[in-house]
Amino acid sequence: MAVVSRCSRAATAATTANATTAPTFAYLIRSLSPFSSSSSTFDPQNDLNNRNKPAVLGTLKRESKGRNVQWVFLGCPGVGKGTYASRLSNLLGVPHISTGDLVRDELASSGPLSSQLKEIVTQGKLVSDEIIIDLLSKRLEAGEAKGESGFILDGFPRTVRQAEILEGVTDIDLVINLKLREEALLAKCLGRRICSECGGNYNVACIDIKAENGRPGMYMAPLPPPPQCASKLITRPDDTEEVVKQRLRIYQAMTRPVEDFYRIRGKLLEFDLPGGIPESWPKLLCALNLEDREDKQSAAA
Ligand SMILES: Nc1ncnc2c1ncn2[C@@H]1O[C@H](COP(=O)(O)OP(=O)(O)O)[C@@H](O)[C@H]1O
Repeated sequence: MAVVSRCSRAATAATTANATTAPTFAYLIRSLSPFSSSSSTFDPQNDLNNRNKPAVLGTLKRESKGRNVQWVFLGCPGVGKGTYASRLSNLLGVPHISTGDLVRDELASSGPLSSQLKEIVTQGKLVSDEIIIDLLSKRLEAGEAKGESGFILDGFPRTVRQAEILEGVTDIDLVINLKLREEALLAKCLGRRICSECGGNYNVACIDIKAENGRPGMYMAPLPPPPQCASKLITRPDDTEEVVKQRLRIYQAMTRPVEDFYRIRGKLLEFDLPGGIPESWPKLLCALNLEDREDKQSAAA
Protein backbone atom coordinates (compact mmCIF):
# COMPACT_ATOMS: atom_id res chain seq x y z
CA MET A 1 0.00 0.00 0.00
CA ALA A 2 1.26 3.48 -0.74
CA VAL A 3 0.94 6.20 1.80
CA VAL A 4 0.72 9.93 1.41
CA SER A 5 0.80 12.04 4.51
CA ARG A 6 -1.21 15.20 4.70
CA CYS A 7 0.48 17.04 7.50
CA SER A 8 -0.85 15.88 10.88
CA ARG A 9 1.55 15.48 13.77
CA ALA A 10 0.89 11.76 13.66
CA ALA A 11 1.33 11.48 9.94
CA THR A 12 4.52 13.50 10.04
CA ALA A 13 5.98 11.00 12.44
CA ALA A 14 4.87 8.23 10.11
CA THR A 15 6.88 9.37 7.18
CA THR A 16 10.13 10.42 8.74
CA ALA A 17 13.26 8.37 8.52
CA ASN A 18 13.97 5.53 10.92
CA ALA A 19 16.18 6.08 13.92
CA THR A 20 17.40 3.92 16.74
CA THR A 21 14.67 4.01 19.38
CA ALA A 22 13.50 0.40 19.27
CA PRO A 23 16.48 -1.20 20.98
CA THR A 24 16.28 1.28 23.79
CA PHE A 25 12.55 0.77 24.13
CA ALA A 26 12.66 -3.02 24.36
CA TYR A 27 15.44 -2.84 26.88
CA LEU A 28 13.69 -0.16 28.89
CA ILE A 29 10.29 -1.77 29.01
CA ARG A 30 11.92 -4.79 30.58
CA SER A 31 14.25 -2.90 32.88
CA LEU A 32 11.68 -0.38 34.04
CA SER A 33 8.96 -2.94 34.56
CA PRO A 34 8.21 -3.76 38.17
CA PHE A 35 9.28 -7.33 37.60
CA SER A 36 12.82 -6.88 36.44
CA SER A 37 15.51 -8.14 38.77
CA SER A 38 16.87 -4.61 39.16
CA SER A 39 13.61 -3.38 40.66
CA SER A 40 12.65 -5.52 43.61
CA THR A 41 10.17 -3.20 45.32
CA PHE A 42 8.02 -1.46 42.78
CA ASP A 43 6.14 1.73 43.37
CA PRO A 44 5.09 3.12 39.99
CA GLN A 45 5.19 6.72 41.15
CA ASN A 46 8.58 6.47 42.84
CA ASP A 47 10.24 4.12 40.42
CA LEU A 48 9.04 5.71 37.23
CA ASN A 49 8.90 9.34 38.27
CA ASN A 50 11.87 9.63 40.55
CA ARG A 51 14.43 6.90 40.13
CA ASN A 52 14.68 5.46 36.65
CA LYS A 53 12.61 7.71 34.51
CA PRO A 54 14.43 11.03 34.20
CA ALA A 55 17.82 9.72 33.11
CA VAL A 56 16.70 7.08 30.66
CA LEU A 57 13.83 9.10 29.28
CA GLY A 58 16.12 11.99 28.58
CA THR A 59 18.24 9.73 26.40
CA LEU A 60 15.26 8.15 24.75
CA LYS A 61 13.59 11.42 23.94
CA ARG A 62 16.76 12.79 22.37
CA GLU A 63 17.10 9.70 20.25
CA SER A 64 13.48 9.57 19.25
CA LYS A 65 13.51 12.51 16.86
CA GLY A 66 12.85 11.39 13.29
CA ARG A 67 11.78 7.89 14.28
CA ASN A 68 8.91 5.75 13.07
CA VAL A 69 5.41 5.94 14.58
CA GLN A 70 4.69 4.65 18.06
CA TRP A 71 0.95 4.26 18.17
CA VAL A 72 -1.51 2.40 20.37
CA PHE A 73 -4.95 1.03 19.55
CA LEU A 74 -7.56 0.98 22.29
CA GLY A 75 -11.09 -0.39 22.04
CA CYS A 76 -13.47 -3.05 23.30
CA PRO A 77 -13.17 -6.70 22.27
CA GLY A 78 -14.62 -7.12 18.79
CA VAL A 79 -14.26 -3.48 17.78
CA GLY A 80 -11.71 -4.22 15.07
CA LYS A 81 -8.40 -3.16 16.63
CA GLY A 82 -6.55 -5.98 14.90
CA THR A 83 -8.08 -5.23 11.50
CA TYR A 84 -7.25 -1.52 11.46
CA ALA A 85 -3.91 -1.86 13.27
CA SER A 86 -2.82 -4.41 10.69
CA ARG A 87 -3.92 -2.20 7.78
CA LEU A 88 -2.07 0.80 9.20
CA SER A 89 0.96 -1.36 9.85
CA ASN A 90 1.08 -2.32 6.15
CA LEU A 91 0.51 1.26 5.10
CA LEU A 92 3.16 2.79 7.35
CA GLY A 93 5.67 -0.06 7.31
CA VAL A 94 5.82 -0.52 11.07
CA PRO A 95 5.15 -3.75 12.96
CA HIS A 96 1.68 -4.47 14.30
CA ILE A 97 2.19 -5.99 17.73
CA SER A 98 -0.89 -7.60 19.26
CA THR A 99 -0.43 -8.79 22.83
CA GLY A 100 -3.47 -11.05 22.34
CA ASP A 101 -1.54 -12.77 19.50
CA LEU A 102 1.54 -13.06 21.72
CA VAL A 103 -0.58 -14.74 24.39
CA ARG A 104 -2.13 -17.10 21.83
CA ASP A 105 1.32 -17.96 20.41
CA GLU A 106 2.56 -18.76 23.90
CA LEU A 107 -0.53 -20.91 24.49
CA ALA A 108 0.05 -22.80 21.26
CA SER A 109 3.72 -23.36 22.09
CA SER A 110 2.86 -25.60 25.07
CA GLY A 111 5.65 -23.84 26.96
CA PRO A 112 5.79 -23.61 30.76
CA LEU A 113 3.24 -20.77 30.87
CA SER A 114 0.69 -22.30 28.60
CA SER A 115 -1.56 -24.13 31.07
CA GLN A 116 -1.66 -21.08 33.36
CA LEU A 117 -2.48 -18.81 30.42
CA LYS A 118 -5.13 -21.15 29.09
CA GLU A 119 -7.12 -20.93 32.29
CA ILE A 120 -6.90 -17.12 32.42
CA VAL A 121 -7.72 -16.52 28.77
CA THR A 122 -10.61 -18.97 28.56
CA GLN A 123 -12.18 -17.24 31.55
CA GLY A 124 -11.88 -13.89 29.81
CA LYS A 125 -9.56 -12.50 32.49
CA LEU A 126 -6.45 -10.40 32.05
CA VAL A 127 -3.04 -12.02 32.14
CA SER A 128 -0.76 -10.56 34.84
CA ASP A 129 1.23 -7.44 34.00
CA GLU A 130 4.39 -9.46 34.67
CA ILE A 131 3.64 -12.09 32.04
CA ILE A 132 2.37 -9.65 29.44
CA ILE A 133 5.39 -7.36 29.79
CA ASP A 134 7.70 -10.32 29.52
CA LEU A 135 5.99 -11.46 26.29
CA LEU A 136 6.00 -7.93 24.89
CA SER A 137 9.67 -7.38 25.75
CA LYS A 138 10.66 -10.61 24.02
CA ARG A 139 8.68 -9.63 20.92
CA LEU A 140 10.31 -6.20 20.85
CA GLU A 141 13.77 -7.67 21.28
CA ALA A 142 13.16 -10.10 18.42
CA GLY A 143 11.97 -7.16 16.30
CA GLU A 144 15.05 -5.13 17.14
CA ALA A 145 17.26 -7.97 16.05
CA LYS A 146 15.52 -7.79 12.65
CA GLY A 147 15.93 -4.01 12.48
CA GLU A 148 12.33 -3.08 13.23
CA SER A 149 11.58 0.44 14.31
CA GLY A 150 8.34 1.96 15.57
CA PHE A 151 5.22 -0.04 16.35
CA ILE A 152 1.47 -0.12 16.43
CA LEU A 153 0.42 -1.77 19.67
CA ASP A 154 -2.92 -3.56 19.80
CA GLY A 155 -4.17 -4.79 23.17
CA PHE A 156 -1.49 -3.06 25.25
CA PRO A 157 -1.78 -1.17 27.53
CA ARG A 158 -4.95 -2.60 29.04
CA THR A 159 -4.57 -1.29 32.57
CA VAL A 160 -3.50 2.09 33.92
CA ARG A 161 -0.47 0.40 35.45
CA GLN A 162 0.59 -0.93 32.03
CA ALA A 163 0.04 2.56 30.59
CA GLU A 164 2.23 4.09 33.30
CA ILE A 165 5.00 1.62 32.59
CA LEU A 166 4.79 2.30 28.86
CA GLU A 167 4.70 6.07 29.39
CA GLY A 168 7.76 5.72 31.62
CA VAL A 169 9.86 4.19 28.88
CA THR A 170 8.79 5.77 25.63
CA ASP A 171 6.83 8.56 24.00
CA ILE A 172 3.60 7.28 22.53
CA ASP A 173 2.62 9.65 19.71
CA LEU A 174 -0.99 8.74 19.32
CA VAL A 175 -3.65 6.51 20.85
CA ILE A 176 -6.52 5.62 18.55
CA ASN A 177 -9.63 4.74 20.54
CA LEU A 178 -11.91 2.74 18.26
CA LYS A 179 -15.58 2.78 19.18
CA LEU A 180 -18.45 0.73 17.89
CA ARG A 181 -22.08 0.50 18.94
CA GLU A 182 -22.38 -1.94 21.78
CA GLU A 183 -25.01 -4.11 20.11
CA ALA A 184 -22.49 -4.90 17.34
CA LEU A 185 -19.56 -5.89 19.60
CA LEU A 186 -20.87 -9.21 20.87
CA ALA A 187 -22.05 -10.29 17.40
CA LYS A 188 -18.67 -9.35 15.91
CA CYS A 189 -16.79 -11.45 18.48
CA LEU A 190 -19.09 -14.42 18.00
CA GLY A 191 -18.69 -14.16 14.22
CA ARG A 192 -14.86 -14.18 14.26
CA ARG A 193 -13.18 -17.06 12.45
CA ILE A 194 -9.50 -17.82 11.89
CA CYS A 195 -8.03 -20.04 9.20
CA SER A 196 -6.11 -22.75 11.05
CA GLU A 197 -3.69 -23.03 8.15
CA CYS A 198 -2.82 -19.48 7.04
CA GLY A 199 -3.96 -17.57 10.17
CA GLY A 200 -6.24 -15.28 8.11
CA ASN A 201 -8.97 -13.48 10.08
CA TYR A 202 -12.56 -13.52 8.83
CA ASN A 203 -15.99 -12.72 10.19
CA VAL A 204 -19.22 -14.50 9.38
CA ALA A 205 -21.47 -12.05 11.26
CA CYS A 206 -23.74 -9.77 9.28
CA ILE A 207 -24.52 -6.73 11.40
CA ASP A 208 -27.68 -4.98 10.30
CA ILE A 209 -28.95 -2.52 12.88
CA LYS A 210 -32.10 -0.70 11.80
CA ALA A 211 -32.46 3.04 12.24
CA GLU A 212 -34.53 3.71 15.34
CA ASN A 213 -35.60 6.69 17.47
CA GLY A 214 -33.48 9.11 15.46
CA ARG A 215 -30.38 6.86 15.61
CA PRO A 216 -29.06 5.91 12.21
CA GLY A 217 -28.88 2.27 11.17
CA MET A 218 -25.59 0.48 10.70
CA TYR A 219 -24.63 -2.26 8.28
CA MET A 220 -21.45 -4.31 8.45
CA ALA A 221 -21.11 -6.98 5.82
CA PRO A 222 -19.52 -10.32 6.74
CA LEU A 223 -15.88 -10.80 5.80
CA PRO A 224 -16.05 -14.30 4.27
CA PRO A 225 -12.99 -16.52 3.91
CA PRO A 226 -11.64 -17.33 0.46
CA PRO A 227 -12.58 -20.83 -0.78
CA GLN A 228 -9.20 -22.35 0.19
CA CYS A 229 -9.73 -21.36 3.87
CA ALA A 230 -13.45 -22.13 4.14
CA SER A 231 -13.05 -25.67 5.43
CA LYS A 232 -10.26 -24.79 7.87
CA LEU A 233 -11.96 -22.18 10.01
CA ILE A 234 -11.67 -22.24 13.77
CA THR A 235 -13.17 -20.07 16.50
CA ARG A 236 -11.15 -18.62 19.36
CA PRO A 237 -12.00 -20.52 22.57
CA ASP A 238 -12.60 -17.18 24.35
CA ASP A 239 -15.14 -16.04 21.73
CA THR A 240 -18.14 -17.66 23.44
CA GLU A 241 -21.05 -15.48 24.56
CA GLU A 242 -20.31 -15.89 28.26
CA VAL A 243 -16.58 -15.15 27.93
CA VAL A 244 -17.06 -12.20 25.56
CA LYS A 245 -19.50 -10.62 28.05
CA GLN A 246 -16.92 -11.11 30.80
CA ARG A 247 -14.20 -9.51 28.61
CA LEU A 248 -16.50 -6.56 27.93
CA ARG A 249 -17.05 -6.13 31.69
CA ILE A 250 -13.30 -6.29 32.32
CA TYR A 251 -12.73 -3.73 29.58
CA GLN A 252 -15.09 -1.32 31.32
CA ALA A 253 -13.45 -1.83 34.69
CA MET A 254 -9.76 -2.05 33.79
CA THR A 255 -9.21 -0.52 30.35
CA ARG A 256 -11.76 2.32 30.21
CA PRO A 257 -9.59 4.32 32.67
CA VAL A 258 -6.66 3.99 30.23
CA GLU A 259 -8.66 6.19 27.82
CA ASP A 260 -8.65 8.98 30.43
CA PHE A 261 -4.95 8.41 31.06
CA TYR A 262 -4.21 9.32 27.45
CA ARG A 263 -7.02 11.86 27.10
CA ILE A 264 -5.53 14.09 29.77
CA ARG A 265 -2.15 13.80 28.07
CA GLY A 266 -3.68 15.03 24.79
CA LYS A 267 -2.84 11.79 22.95
CA LEU A 268 -6.28 10.25 22.47
CA LEU A 269 -7.97 10.24 19.07
CA GLU A 270 -11.59 9.08 19.40
CA PHE A 271 -12.85 7.31 16.31
CA ASP A 272 -16.44 6.10 15.97
CA LEU A 273 -16.56 3.36 13.37
CA PRO A 274 -19.35 4.26 10.97
CA GLY A 275 -19.78 0.71 9.62
CA GLY A 276 -17.65 -2.00 8.01
CA ILE A 277 -14.21 -1.69 6.45
CA PRO A 278 -15.37 -0.01 3.19
CA GLU A 279 -16.90 2.93 5.09
CA SER A 280 -14.54 3.02 8.06
CA TRP A 281 -11.08 2.66 6.48
CA PRO A 282 -11.22 5.83 4.31
CA LYS A 283 -12.65 7.82 7.23
CA LEU A 284 -9.97 6.56 9.60
CA LEU A 285 -7.29 7.54 7.09
CA CYS A 286 -8.87 10.95 6.78
CA ALA A 287 -8.91 11.37 10.58
CA LEU A 288 -5.20 10.49 10.58
CA ASN A 289 -4.45 12.73 7.61
CA LEU A 290 -3.19 9.76 5.67
CA GLU A 291 -4.00 8.54 2.21
CA ASP A 292 -3.86 5.03 0.84
CA ARG A 293 -3.17 5.53 -2.86
CA GLU A 294 -3.29 1.86 -3.76
CA ASP A 295 -6.64 1.41 -2.03
CA LYS A 296 -7.98 4.40 -3.96
CA GLN A 297 -6.65 3.07 -7.25
CA SER A 298 -8.15 -0.37 -6.70
CA ALA A 299 -11.48 1.21 -5.73
CA ALA A 300 -11.41 3.30 -8.89
CA ALA A 301 -10.45 0.35 -11.15
N1 LIG B 1 -2.21 -6.11 27.76
C1 LIG B 1 -2.76 -7.24 28.25
N2 LIG B 1 -2.86 -7.42 29.59
C2 LIG B 1 -3.40 -8.53 30.11
N3 LIG B 1 -3.91 -9.53 29.38
C3 LIG B 1 -3.86 -9.41 28.02
C4 LIG B 1 -3.28 -8.25 27.40
N4 LIG B 1 -3.36 -8.41 26.06
C5 LIG B 1 -3.96 -9.60 25.84
N5 LIG B 1 -4.27 -10.20 27.02
C6 LIG B 1 -4.93 -11.52 27.19
O1 LIG B 1 -5.18 -12.09 25.91
C7 LIG B 1 -6.60 -12.21 25.68
C8 LIG B 1 -6.90 -11.93 24.22
O2 LIG B 1 -6.52 -10.62 23.91
P1 LIG B 1 -7.04 -9.90 22.57
O3 LIG B 1 -6.81 -10.78 21.42
O4 LIG B 1 -6.42 -8.55 22.54
O5 LIG B 1 -8.60 -9.87 22.84
P2 LIG B 1 -9.81 -8.86 22.58
O6 LIG B 1 -10.52 -9.43 21.40
O7 LIG B 1 -10.59 -9.07 23.86
O8 LIG B 1 -9.36 -7.45 22.38
C9 LIG B 1 -7.23 -11.25 26.67
O9 LIG B 1 -8.57 -11.60 27.01
C10 LIG B 1 -6.29 -11.38 27.87
O10 LIG B 1 -6.53 -12.59 28.58
